[in-house]
Order: sequence, then C-alpha cells, then structure tokens
Amino acid sequence: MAADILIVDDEADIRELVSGILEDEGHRTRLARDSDEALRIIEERRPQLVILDIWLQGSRLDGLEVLSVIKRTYPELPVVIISGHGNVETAVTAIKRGAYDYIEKPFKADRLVLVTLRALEASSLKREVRELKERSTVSAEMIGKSPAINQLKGAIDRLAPTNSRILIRGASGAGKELAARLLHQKSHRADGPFIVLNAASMAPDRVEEELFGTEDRSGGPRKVGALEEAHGGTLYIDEVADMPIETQGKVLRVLVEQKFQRIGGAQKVSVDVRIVSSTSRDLERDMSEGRFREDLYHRLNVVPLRVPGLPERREDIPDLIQYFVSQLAHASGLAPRRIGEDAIAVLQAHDWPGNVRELRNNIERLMILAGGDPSTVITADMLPDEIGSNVPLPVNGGAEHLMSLPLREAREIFEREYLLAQINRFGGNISRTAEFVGMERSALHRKLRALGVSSDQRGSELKIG
Ligand SMILES: Nc1ncnc2c1ncn2[C@@H]1O[C@H](COP(=O)(O)OP(=O)(O)OP(=O)(O)O)[C@@H](O)[C@H]1O
Repeated sequence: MAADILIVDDEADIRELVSGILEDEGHRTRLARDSDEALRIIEERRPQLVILDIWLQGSRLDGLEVLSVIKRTYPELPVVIISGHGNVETAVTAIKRGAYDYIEKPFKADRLVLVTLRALEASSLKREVRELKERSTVSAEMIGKSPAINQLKGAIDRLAPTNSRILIRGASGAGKELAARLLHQKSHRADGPFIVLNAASMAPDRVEEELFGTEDRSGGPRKVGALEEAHGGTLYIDEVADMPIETQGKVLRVLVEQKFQRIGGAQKVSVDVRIVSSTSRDLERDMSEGRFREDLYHRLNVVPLRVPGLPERREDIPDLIQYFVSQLAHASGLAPRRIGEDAIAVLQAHDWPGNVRELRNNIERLMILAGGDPSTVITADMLPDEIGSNVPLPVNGGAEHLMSLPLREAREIFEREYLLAQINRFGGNISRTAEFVGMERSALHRKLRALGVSSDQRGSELKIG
C-alpha cells in the first residue's frame, strides 16, 4: 500500500535516511525539521502516517507535544515515534498518548519498514471497520444476469482502472452507489478510502462544510472535509445536482485546479481524488432552467454510466430476492425463509418505483413479519396490499369496472391483462409463460389470438419463444 508519509526529525541525515527507505518501498514522503513545519505540512494536506522524532531540537513544541496536537485534531492519523536509545519511558508515554508504536535509534531498515506497514494496515483496517459498520447492510456484490445488468458490469470493469470522472445516472434505489463502490474496488485506488457525500440529505450550507472541511484559526478542533478524507481514493458525490449553485461553482474550481480551501482557511489544500458522481434527476432540464451548471456537467460527465431501473430487468428479481433473504438472515440474524413461487411471481410483476432498495426493504419486512418459525414459507397472500396491486386488473377502470360487466366479458378482460402481465414478466418468452400459467405453448398462442392479443401488444422488445 503506497502512502503519503510525513517524517519529522531535527536531524537532516535521519530525515533523508527514513525518507530513502520508505520511498524505496513505494511511499511518498514529506519532510519537516520542527514542530511548526510539521503542523504546517499536516495542515496543507493530512498525511496517512507521521513518523515523529521525540527530541526536536530548536523546535517550539517537542515530539510529545506535537503528538498531542495531532491526536486532538486528527485522532485517526497514526503516528510512529522515533525515540533515542534507552529512552523507553518516553516511548511508553507516547504510546499512552495515542502513538501507534515506536522505533528506537539506531534502527534497522527492516524494523522501520515493518512498523510503517503495520501502522498503515491498522489504520486502513480501522477505516474499513468504520465503513463496514456504517454500511453493514449494503452489499458490494451486483446481483443479476440480465442483459442490462451484464452490460453495466462490463462497463464498470472497463472504466474502473481508468482514472476518469464518471457520472452515474439512474433512478433512486437502482444501485448507483453500488456501481460507484464497485468502480472504486476494481480501481488502482482500492486500498484508499471510498467516501460518500450525499448532497440531497443535507442543508445547502452544510454541503460546503462537509465537502471542504473547516479550519479554526485559533488552533481549535477542525473538521476534515470529504475531499481531504478521500485523498488517494474515490469521492462519491450522490445527487450532485442537489448541490446549491454556488457550491457547484466551487466544486468546478476544485476540478480545474485540483486544489481547494477549507472554510475559514487561507491556504490551498491539494488532493488526489477521483470523483464519481450520480444523479437521478433530469439534468438536461436542470441545466436549461439554470439549476445545474453546464460547465460542471461537462467536467463530471467525462464518462457517463447508466444504471437500469428494476422494471427494466425483471428477470433479476428472483436472484435478488434469494440474495436479500440470505444477506438479511446473515446481517440481522433473521431466520432465513423460503419465498413461495406465487409470491416471487407477484414480486416479479410489481413495478418497483423505488427499485432494488424498495424490493430489499419489502423482503426485510416480510422476513420480520413471518415470525420465528423458520419453516414458514412466505406466500403471495402475505405480501402487503400495495404489492401486486399493479399486476393485471387496472384496465378500463379496474376491478370496479369489471364488476359492472357480464362474466364472459369480465373474464376476457381479466385473461387478457393477466396473460400480458405474465408474458411481460418472463421477458416475452411464451414457453416459460405457458409453463408458469399451466398451459401448453400452442394453447397459449391460440388463447392469445382468441383474446385479440397481437405480437405487438406482447411488447415491442419481447422475444416470442
Ligand atoms: N444489483 C444489485 N445487487 C445487489 N444489491 C443491489 C443491487 N442494486 C442495488 N442493490 C442494493 O439496493 C440498495 C440501494 O442501492 P443504492 O444505494 O446503490 O442505490 P442508488 O441508486 O444509489 O440510490 P439513491 O439514488 O437513492 O442514492 C442498496 O442496499 C444496494 O446494496
């Protein structure tokens, strides 16, 4: 894992030596000779590790004091102490104050490399645990075998290793964040952080604070912004078009200059961050109505990626159901359930305006409501009323209208709508539809003809099997 490491030592020889060893290992180093220089460098951009000498001659603060400042302002930044020979007591004090480990002078290159690696691994583990806790129920697997999802997976594999900015478009809950996460995981930045900024969920004035961070001139606590936090990794800006127009201007400047200023701060912070953003809005309309900056659109949209909505890939629904049942059983300790064929059929025919998220929430609710007996099979009659209400009947005024018709006419209308919905559900495949509805394939063809259903009505993109 290549990292950005700050080396603080008053002796030039030691600084150069440590830097040489770590750069040979593929790290990038920045060097400071005293406390002020060290704190200034940290202010410029937070490093991933600090190697800090305890004795800093001619420095305003000694090593232990610098350590305290670092731990106060950046509690998660790991610090490795270099202590003089026979100075174990000070080293122990340093560990008590939050240092990760210490190296005693004179030290061997191997020891330095090993402690550095461990410190970086521990801090990246901590971050992963935190991210996992935050998103323990978010999957990192993209389930589905439909042509639409396969196309998306192919595009992610091709785009991930490039450093290009990507704008992901798609309806809410369709899997845009999951796509962004996969782009990160399959990129060269996979060891770095994946930071999410959700512009839609916060008040406009907080967006800038979260993005750029804040600086307190008096040296008090400060907030590290998402841009700085994402250094070496990916920043995912969710619902980018929900950012206030002034913030959009500032983001544009960051993209052009690769630098930004914290709120209340004077200096420029430069970062190496890949920006992936998303939107579920009609950006073309937002741009024409002046709500979204066209110049920002062009900067963010270097490569567009579209995540298809769930109704465009109903074939994936049974796999997704299975996946969520086992994922939820694993993550929340709910008993795994079997979902009956009839329930799967209704779930597959539903329209899912909230896409995969809505499907997942419904599976969770069903698993909770099914109670403690693991042998309970979830059947169609256990589904909430709103699921399935869009299945066949709403033609010509819906069920009420049917009640006003003679049986033969009502049955015909019902049969036509029912069969069309089933054909649609099986992607136009007549053989599979016939098997499910319990008819011979040729009988189904005859029935459709008798009901006056033309091949066109069976759906323009549907394959007749
Ligand atoms: N193909 C998929 N396989 C497995 N899980 C998925 C898939 N697509 C989406 N999900 C899951 O569905 C939920 C919603 O997905 P996600 O948050 O990525 O959607 P989104 O498009 O970013 O939504 P929003 O626009 O509301 O932010 C998450 O729990 C995600 O893990």
